[in-house]
Amino acid sequence: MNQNIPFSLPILPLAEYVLLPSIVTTFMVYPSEADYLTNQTSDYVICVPLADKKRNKTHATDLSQLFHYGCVAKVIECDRTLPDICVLKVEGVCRSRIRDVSSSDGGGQYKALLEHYPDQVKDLCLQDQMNFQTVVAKFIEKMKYIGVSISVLNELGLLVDRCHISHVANLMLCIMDSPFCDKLRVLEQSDTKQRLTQVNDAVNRYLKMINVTSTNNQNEMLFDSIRRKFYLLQEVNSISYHQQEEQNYQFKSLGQDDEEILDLVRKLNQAKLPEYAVTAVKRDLNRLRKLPESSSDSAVLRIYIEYMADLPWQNMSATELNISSAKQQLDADHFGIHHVKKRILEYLSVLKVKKDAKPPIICFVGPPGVGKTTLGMSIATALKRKFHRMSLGGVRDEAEIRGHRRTYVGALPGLFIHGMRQCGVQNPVFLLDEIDKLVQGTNQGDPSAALLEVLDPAQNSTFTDHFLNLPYDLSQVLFIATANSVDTIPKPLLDRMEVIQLDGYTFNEKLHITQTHLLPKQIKAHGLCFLDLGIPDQVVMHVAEKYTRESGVRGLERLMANICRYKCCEYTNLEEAGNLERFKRLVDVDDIQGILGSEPFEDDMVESEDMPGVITGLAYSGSGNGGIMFVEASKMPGSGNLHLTGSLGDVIQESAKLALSWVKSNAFTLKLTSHSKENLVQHDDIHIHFPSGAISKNGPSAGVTLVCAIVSLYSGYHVSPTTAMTGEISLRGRVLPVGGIKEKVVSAHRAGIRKIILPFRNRKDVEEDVPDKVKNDIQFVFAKSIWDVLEAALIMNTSDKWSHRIYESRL
Ligand SMILES: Nc1ncnc2c1ncn2[C@@H]1O[C@H](COP(=O)(O)OP(=O)(O)OP(=O)(O)O)[C@@H](O)[C@H]1O
Repeated sequence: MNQNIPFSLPILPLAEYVLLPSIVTTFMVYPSEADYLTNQTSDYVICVPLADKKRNKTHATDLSQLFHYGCVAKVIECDRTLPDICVLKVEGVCRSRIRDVSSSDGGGQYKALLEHYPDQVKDLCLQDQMNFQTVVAKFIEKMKYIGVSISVLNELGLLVDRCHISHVANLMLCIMDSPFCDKLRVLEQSDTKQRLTQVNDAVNRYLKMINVTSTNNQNEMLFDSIRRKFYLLQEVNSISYHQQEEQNYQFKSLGQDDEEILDLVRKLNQAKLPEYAVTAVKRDLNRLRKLPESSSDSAVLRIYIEYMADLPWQNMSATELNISSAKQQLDADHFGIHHVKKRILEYLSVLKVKKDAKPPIICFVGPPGVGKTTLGMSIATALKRKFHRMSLGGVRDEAEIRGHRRTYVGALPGLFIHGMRQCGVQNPVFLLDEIDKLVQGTNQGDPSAALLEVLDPAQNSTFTDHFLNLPYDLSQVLFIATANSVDTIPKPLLDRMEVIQLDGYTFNEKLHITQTHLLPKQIKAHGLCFLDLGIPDQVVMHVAEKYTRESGVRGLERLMANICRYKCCEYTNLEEAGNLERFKRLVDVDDIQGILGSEPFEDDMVESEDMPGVITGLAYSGSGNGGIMFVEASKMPGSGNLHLTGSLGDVIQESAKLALSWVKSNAFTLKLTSHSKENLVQHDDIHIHFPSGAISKNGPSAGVTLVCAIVSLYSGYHVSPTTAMTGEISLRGRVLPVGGIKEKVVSAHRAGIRKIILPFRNRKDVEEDVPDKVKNDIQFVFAKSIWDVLEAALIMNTSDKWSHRIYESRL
């Protein structure tokens, strides 16, 4: 309501007419009256109906006839072109109660002391509003049916969506030409809900009246008058107040617009596009109006404008960040991984302290099933923001990121704009899943190059999708990426991200995760909460050890689901047979084979006997699995050739050549030859095999194992089967650090290894990552050179030890 409406206003008495707020209309008044009404300090007058409908045209108004409520009206125009009469154009503003009336000049002109009652919608519930809208829709349908102009009805439809609901109610009364007393009742009703009910009843009565009008002639006359009324209403601008409102809208509807375009215009106005987008969309909207509906261009334009209207340009999720509740959320969703949670909380704290901070994009890297995706979800929940996951695995076309230009048939925006539309807010959390699996080097552009713009905080406020062809602000989006390995993430992308490593879980961790998270989740998902089903720790451990070979817990979760399914089936069978007392609530280790079938994996176990040339190495697969790996070396008569078998990659083959070269060059020191110039393998061929030939192997970490195998083969010294080793070697005999230490050590421990030789520079990995229980059972040797490895590995008498060990110069 306009705050400046005075509380004392000149009275314009109305006979047989009730002006209601927001209605624009004209009155004929005498020039003297017009002078009085318009020569005031404000533009407002109070239009008060005369209760007995008769206004004495020649005499001053009888004060006792004034109704106790009136409508404040704003004088829009005063036309004095007609002789002896003035046309006053006014617009109803708000309902007011007349508290007192006083004569201002003693000449029949009066002023009223008022109490204003602006319309309120807040006391209306959604149901009331919907009921009213349904009645109006029914009314519009009926009007269409009797032939009222579609464009006028469309405007009425638009009003229902846009205007104050009580304004629409007033307009309905005016359109239906409701009885005088009905309008008076509405004018004095201060409760909006009651007022709506009154209008609802009036509309229903009116519709009924149209339905029962019996003879055709009567019908036609009535319908004609209704149509004329609508026409006049439009002519005298009774519906014009929505046009005033429209002036504030960015997009305007036109009379000839069909239902769909009106809908688009409405959505566009709600979207509150920025100025640069408004200009572009207006141009396209006008083109769309001119195109035939069936043309393909029209379809593309329509999709484009719909996208523009649906995209969030202003909407934001309200984010009230509370670090302690974020911590609770992370703890509730994930067991362990404390270092990851700590880093996430630091990240969130920065966001809380500096709202416009542009922290680096977090990238969770780790084997499958360790909770990378679910961590992203937890962050979104903690921030109370919308979450959108987009899988980048296999994305090979730049257009999937940046969209197609609109000239293409079937053009659509890219994943990011699509995601923004789905979220409907400007600040969602986007999880870029499997960012390491983007396909590069295709002939359809480079998707990773397109991602650079999105992930760069300096550029993403003006991200330009080809389909939109306009800059769109992605700077409020919180990006989180996940990957299984950093090796395949393009370097410039990696540079924009902060990598947080998630390792595989130990069996103990898996046990806790299963008992605290996975099992309750599966029991709930299978509706078995009422059964009090129990799966003891030893059963979970048995399943994890014998049925899974994974770093994460996804497979374990699936197996828990299998057990729940089995129990569900058992329960229903016994229930149907009436034997429920035989149902076992606790699952036993002995039941597992019956439920899950026979164990698919055999344990990696150490060899029972030791042989020269057979050494245990440690392996780590990119997916996060560790394990022990045997290296077998044998020699045969030949001419110094090296044969390698067991699905070996280039790097491991080079390691084998390096190992042989080192042994050959140090053969004399190693007491393998009697002269320093003698060729160790002059009359031999060496064959090195890595068992499990179907599994491909690669990487430099078998270097020390290969050297040990060749030395053991030629010297005849054994290496204990419970000793394992890993490490890269250099040609000078230095032992270089390798990756996957935690996984390798944990799996070696499981296989029964009790002594592990590791590169010296991997010492910190053991200290930080390996669980204490494992550390306590294993003897670690940290080697700087191959001599250290050989001394620790080969079982030999002290007297046989090499005296000419060459120490590397420190200079
Ligand atoms: N520490 C944990 N605590 C509780 N549940 C966990 C934990 N880690 C993983 N999970 C559960 O394991 C399942 C798999 O996790 P998720 O899908 O997040 O794996 P991921 O690391 O994203 O795998 P991928 O790389 O294959 O996408 C989820 O149900 C998740 O809740």
